[in-house]
Amino acid sequence: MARSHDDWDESDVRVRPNKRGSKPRTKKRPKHEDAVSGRIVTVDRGRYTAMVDEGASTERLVIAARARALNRQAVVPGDVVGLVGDTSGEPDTLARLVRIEHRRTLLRRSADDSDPVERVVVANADQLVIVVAAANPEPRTGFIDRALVAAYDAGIHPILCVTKADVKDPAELLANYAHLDLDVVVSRSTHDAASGTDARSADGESARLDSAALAALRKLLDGQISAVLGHSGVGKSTLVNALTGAERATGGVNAVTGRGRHTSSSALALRIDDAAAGTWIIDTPGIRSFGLALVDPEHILAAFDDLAPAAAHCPRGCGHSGADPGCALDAWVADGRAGDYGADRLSSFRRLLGAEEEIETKELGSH
Ligand SMILES: Nc1nc2c(ncn2[C@@H]2O[C@H](COP(=O)(O)OP(=O)(O)OP(=O)(O)O)[C@@H](O)[C@H]2O)c(=O)[nH]1
Ligand SMILES: [Zn+2]
Repeated sequence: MARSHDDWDESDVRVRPNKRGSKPRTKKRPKHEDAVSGRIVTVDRGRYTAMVDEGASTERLVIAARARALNRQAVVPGDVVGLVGDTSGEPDTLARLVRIEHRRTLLRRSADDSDPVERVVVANADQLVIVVAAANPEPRTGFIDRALVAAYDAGIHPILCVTKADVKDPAELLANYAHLDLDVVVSRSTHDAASGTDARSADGESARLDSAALAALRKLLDGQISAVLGHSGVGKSTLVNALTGAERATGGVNAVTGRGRHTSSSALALRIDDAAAGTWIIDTPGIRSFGLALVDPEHILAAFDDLAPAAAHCPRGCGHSGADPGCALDAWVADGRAGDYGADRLSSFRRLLGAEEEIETKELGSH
């Protein structure tokens, strides 16, 4: 479980309907029992766009304003919310967003110079797709490690997607991640007319992506809510557009929001063409780094199920780093209890633990 789940849920408690559907014991029924449930797809200037009745014939987008009772609580793409008032989704109607349902996971971005507040950016993601290019721009292991830490800490399954394998073989990069629990997809462009899929970047540049790689990624995304993260120029929008057919920033009308050019830097939830209901890609133009200040080593360790049991033998409050006296992980691995790759797994784990101190400039091949 992520450390942060409950931070945003206190005010939910009063208004959340009884989960099991049984009658409330007291007369104090939750407010807004009649609220309609929706999934937030985007947030723009105080207007919240939610999809209601996803997958049903009554599926519609409803635009809502936030009820005052929510105070300043952030509402972000991926959130499941309760809506009251006019939820018809007809033009020029405005519903009222009255509650945020419990969040299974939360991704936040760090504070930075232009914005001193750490902000929630995506709720309820099952997966985090970390997109890096094999080259041009050079991949940064520090960035990947930090993203992995953020994912493991939040209880979100990471997927490493390496693009531009046609430019450079990513084997050296991937060796760093061989002993971690993550899925890897390698994407490339191709000149082969038969095995490629045409896609455009946000700037309208064309690329022909290898269809087999796209299919592999698509398979991993099916039925899941996946946040997608990547630095500028790595080919993220080309990939997302190939999967969603979206014309996010090409001046066309967006397939999901029904509006023109999506100008806000808020995250945007998009659907994959013909995917099962419940499949969402949440693009995150706003995230460049994560807040790792409060990462709990136990959450990271939990992602290493072969190492995690050793913690029972650690001293109280052990930080599990190489510098923690009496950390039981070393002996656990030395005794072969974490399998043949135990030592590699332990060093990967400890590298991630140190990721928060790492400066994001370590480029592959330059160390
Ligand atoms: N060689 C090669 N080029 C690619 C590949 N994927 C994308 N590109 C190109 O890389 C450039 C950047 O791609 P974008 O999709 O705009 O990258 P982005 O990560 O969305 O970048 P921003 O839009 O700045 O956030 C474009 O010219 C693409 O056509 C690939 O697999 N191989
Ligand atoms: Zn320990």
